[in-house]
Amino acid sequence: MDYQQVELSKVHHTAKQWLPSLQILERSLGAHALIAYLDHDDALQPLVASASLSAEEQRQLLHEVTARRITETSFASNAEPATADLTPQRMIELFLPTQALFGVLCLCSGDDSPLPEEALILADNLAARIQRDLALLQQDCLNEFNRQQGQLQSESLPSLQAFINSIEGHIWIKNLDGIYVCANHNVSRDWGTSPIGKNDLQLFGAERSAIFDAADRNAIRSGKPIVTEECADADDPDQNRWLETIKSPVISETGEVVGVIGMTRNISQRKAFQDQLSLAATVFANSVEGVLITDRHGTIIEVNNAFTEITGYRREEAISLNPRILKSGRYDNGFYETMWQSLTQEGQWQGELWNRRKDGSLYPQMTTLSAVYDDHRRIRYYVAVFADISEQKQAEERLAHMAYHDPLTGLPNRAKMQAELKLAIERAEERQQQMAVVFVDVDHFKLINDSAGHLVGDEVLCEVANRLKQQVRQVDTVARIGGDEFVVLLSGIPDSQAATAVVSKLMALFERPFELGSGDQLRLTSSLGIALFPQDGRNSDTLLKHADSAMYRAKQQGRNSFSFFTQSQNERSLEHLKLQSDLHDAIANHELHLNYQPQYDLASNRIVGIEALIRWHHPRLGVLGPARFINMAERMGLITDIGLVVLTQACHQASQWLSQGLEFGRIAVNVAGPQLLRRDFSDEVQAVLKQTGCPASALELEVTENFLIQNPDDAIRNLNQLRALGIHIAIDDFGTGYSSLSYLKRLPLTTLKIDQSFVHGISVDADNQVIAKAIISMGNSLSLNVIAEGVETREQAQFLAENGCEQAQGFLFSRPVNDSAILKLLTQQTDPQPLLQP
Ligand SMILES: Nc1nc2c(ncn2[C@@H]2O[C@@H]3COP(=O)(O)O[C@H]4[C@@H](O)[C@H](n5cnc6c(=O)[nH]c(N)nc65)O[C@@H]4COP(=O)(O)O[C@H]3[C@H]2O)c(=O)[nH]1
Repeated sequence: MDYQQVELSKVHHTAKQWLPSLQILERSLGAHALIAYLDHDDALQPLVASASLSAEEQRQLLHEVTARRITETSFASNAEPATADLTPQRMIELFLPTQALFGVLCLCSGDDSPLPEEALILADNLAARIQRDLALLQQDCLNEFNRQQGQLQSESLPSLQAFINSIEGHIWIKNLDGIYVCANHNVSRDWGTSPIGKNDLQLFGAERSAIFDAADRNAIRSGKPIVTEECADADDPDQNRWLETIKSPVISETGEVVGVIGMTRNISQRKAFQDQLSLAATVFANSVEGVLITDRHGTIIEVNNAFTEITGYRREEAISLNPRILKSGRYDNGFYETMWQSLTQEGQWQGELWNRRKDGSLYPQMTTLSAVYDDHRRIRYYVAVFADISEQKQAEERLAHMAYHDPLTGLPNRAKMQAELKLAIERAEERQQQMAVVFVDVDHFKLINDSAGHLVGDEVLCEVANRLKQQVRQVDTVARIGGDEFVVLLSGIPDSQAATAVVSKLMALFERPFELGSGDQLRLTSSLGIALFPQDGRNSDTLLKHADSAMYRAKQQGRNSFSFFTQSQNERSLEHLKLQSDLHDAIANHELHLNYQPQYDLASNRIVGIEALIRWHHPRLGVLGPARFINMAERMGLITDIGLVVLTQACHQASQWLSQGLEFGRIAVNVAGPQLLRRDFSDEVQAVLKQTGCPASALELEVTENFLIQNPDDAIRNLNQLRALGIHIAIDDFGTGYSSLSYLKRLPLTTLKIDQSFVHGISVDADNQVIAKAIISMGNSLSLNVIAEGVETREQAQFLAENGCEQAQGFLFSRPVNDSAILKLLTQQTDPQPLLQP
C-alpha cells in the first residue's frame, strides 16, 4: 500500500457515513443506489448499496455498468451478462485527488420509471461528498506514509560526522575566515591534530597556507568546484605520494557562500599510471628504432617518428594499411609462413629482414616482432620494433672487402683468389671444361721501386691492374697476390690455343708505355706462367705452384715472354703463335683453297649437292684442315675475310659448272657464327652471287646448330633475308645442340644435316639408331631436306634410307676432293648405278 491509494478498510468505515443519503434516495425519492470501487483487477466490487438491493441485484447492476463502459477504463468482467431487471439510469465516476479512478455511483429505479430530479441532485451531491471523503482519506494515507518514512530515516541514517568519518580520504569545511569548522577523523589522524578552530597558517605555515588560501578563494570566486593536485611529500618527491583536492563553495539555504568544502584523496596510483603512460609515450615517440603496431588482423594502428624516418611513410599514410606495404619481394611465401608461425606460437620472431621504403629503395633491418595478448591469452596486437642496419651492413661489407681485397688496386687478394680458384675448378669439373691459371709478373719492378720510389711503383701497379682487368672477360678473375705479382684465372678455355691467344693479349698490354702522373713514361715488360686445368693439376695449390714455376721459367728464358708449365704445351703454343702470324698472310698469298665433297641421293645415287670445305696450303706445314685454323681465325677476327674468300671461290666454281652444263644440285658453304652476326651479311652474299653469276637457288649456307641456339634473334634476321633471296639454309651438326621442334619452326630452314656422331653410332648401338630415326622424322615432319653426313659404311646408308633419310654424304661415296677430281665425278655421273639394294 502506498500513499497514492486509499486504504480499503478505511473506505469501508467512511462509507457508513454515506448510508443516510442512500436511505433518502431510496425511501423518499424511489431510487436505488449502489456505490462500487475498482479492485486490483479493474473489476467493480460493491462497496455500499440501498438496503432493498439484494446481492444478486447488485451484481447484475454492476454487470450492466461494466457493459456500458462508463469510463475510458474498461471494467473487467468475468461473469456472463445476466438479463438486467435493473437498468442504471445515472452513473457517476468517482476519482481520487490523484485523478486515479476510484469507482462509480450508480442510480436506478426499480420499475423503469424516470428518476425524479431531486434524486439526481442528491446523487450528484453524494458523489461530491464521496470524492471529498476519499481526498481526506488519501491525505491521511500520505501523512502516515511520510511519518513512517521519517521514522525509518531517523532510525537508519548516521550523523553527518559519522558519515564523513566513514569516507576514505579527507573531508573538511572552512568558513569564510579560513577557520576549519568541520573535518573527518582522517584529517586529524594525518595532520596530527584536530584542525577545528584553526586556520591553514597555524596548521601549515605561511608558504603552504598561501597556496591553499588562493585555491579556496578561487573556488569561492568561481562558484564552482576546483581541483588541485599536490605532492604530499614536498621534501621527498621520490616518494611520489600525490593528493588531489576538490574544493567547492558551501552555499547556505539562503543562497549565500558561507565557506569552502574540501575533499582530498590519494591519487598516487593514478599518477604512477599517468607517469608510466607518458614515459612510454615519450620512449615510443623518441625511440631511434622504428615501431609499428597492428591490431590482431594485421592492420597498422600506430607508428612512431622513427618508423616514418626509416620507411618514408607518414603516420597518417601508414595507419589502416597492412605492413605488407614494406615487403621487399626478396622472400618467398615460405619465409613469411615461418615468421608467422613463430610469432603466433611462440609470441615472438627476431631476425634480419630486407624491406622496401616508400621511394622503392630496399634496406636491411633488424626486427623483433612480438604478439601482445589480452587476459584470456588471445592475441590483441602485434608490435614490430626495428632498426635500419644499412650502415652496419655497409661497414660489414667494407670490412669483408678489406679482408679479401688489395687496398692499393682494389683487386681480390691472395685469399680471395684462392677461394675463387677453388670455385672455378669445381665449375670446370662439373662442365668438363678446361681452365687456365696465369701468373703475371712485372719484369724488373724492383728497379722501378728503388729508383723512382714507391709512389711511382704504386702508380704502375694500379695501371697494370686496370689493363689486366679490362682485357679479361667478366667471368674471369684478376688478383694481386703480392708485390708485383698478379694472377689471372681464365675459365671455360676451350683449348690451349685459346689460352695462348689470351696470354698473348695479356703480354701485349705491356707494349703500350705507362704514363706517369709526373708526365714521364715507362716502358715495361712482363713474364707470364700458365698452368692448365686439368692437365697441369687438379687442385688450386698445384695449379698455382705450377703456374708460378712456369713464370720463373719465362723469366729464366730472358723475360718478356710466357711459358706453359708442360714443355710440350710450350712447343704447341709456340707453333700456334707462328701459325697465327702465318694466317695473316694466307689470304694475300692465296694459300686458301677449297675441296669439294659430293652429296648423294640415296635412291638414285646421283649427286644432289656439293659441300665446299676449306684447306690451307701452308708453305711449310703442307695442307691443313679447318680444325687447325678456323677457330684461330675467329679469335683473330679474320674469319669474315676468310669466309668471303670461301664464298666467292665456291660461287665462282658453281657458276663455272653451270656454264659447263654440269648438274650438281646446290653448292653448300659453311658460314661461321661471326659472319652471320654481321648486319650486312646478306648484302655481301648478294654481291658475291652477282659478281660470280651464281644463282641464289644453287647456293646452300650451312650454319651450326650450336651457334643458332646461342644467337637466335640476330641470326634469324639474317637467315630470313638470305632465304628471301632464294638461298637454301642448312642446319649443320644437327643433334649436338638442344633445339626443340618449336624452335626449329621459327627458322627459315630448308635442310637438316644429321651430325656425323649419330651416323657413326648407327653401327655401334641402338640408342644412336633411335636418335637418328627421331632426327629424320623430325626433319620430315618439318618438310626439310634431311641429309646424313659422315656416312662411311653401306650398313649406315642402308639404315638411313630405310628410315626415310633420302640424302647422304661421306667417305662411303667420296672424300672431300680437289676441283679437278670433283669435276671428274660430276662429268662421270651420266648414268649412275643405285648403291643400295631396293
Ligand atoms: N670421319 C669422317 N669425316 C667425314 C666424312 N665425310 C665428310 N667428313 C668430314 O666432315 C666434315 C664435314 O663438314 P662439316 O660438318 O661442315 O664440318 C666442317 C665445318 O664445320 C668446318 N669448315 C670447313 N670448311 C669451312 C669453311 O669454309 N668455313 C667455315 N666457317 N668452316 C668450315 O670445319 C669442319 C671440318 O671440316 P673438314 O675437316 O673438311 O671435315 C669435313 C669432312 O671432311 C666421313 O665419312 N667420315
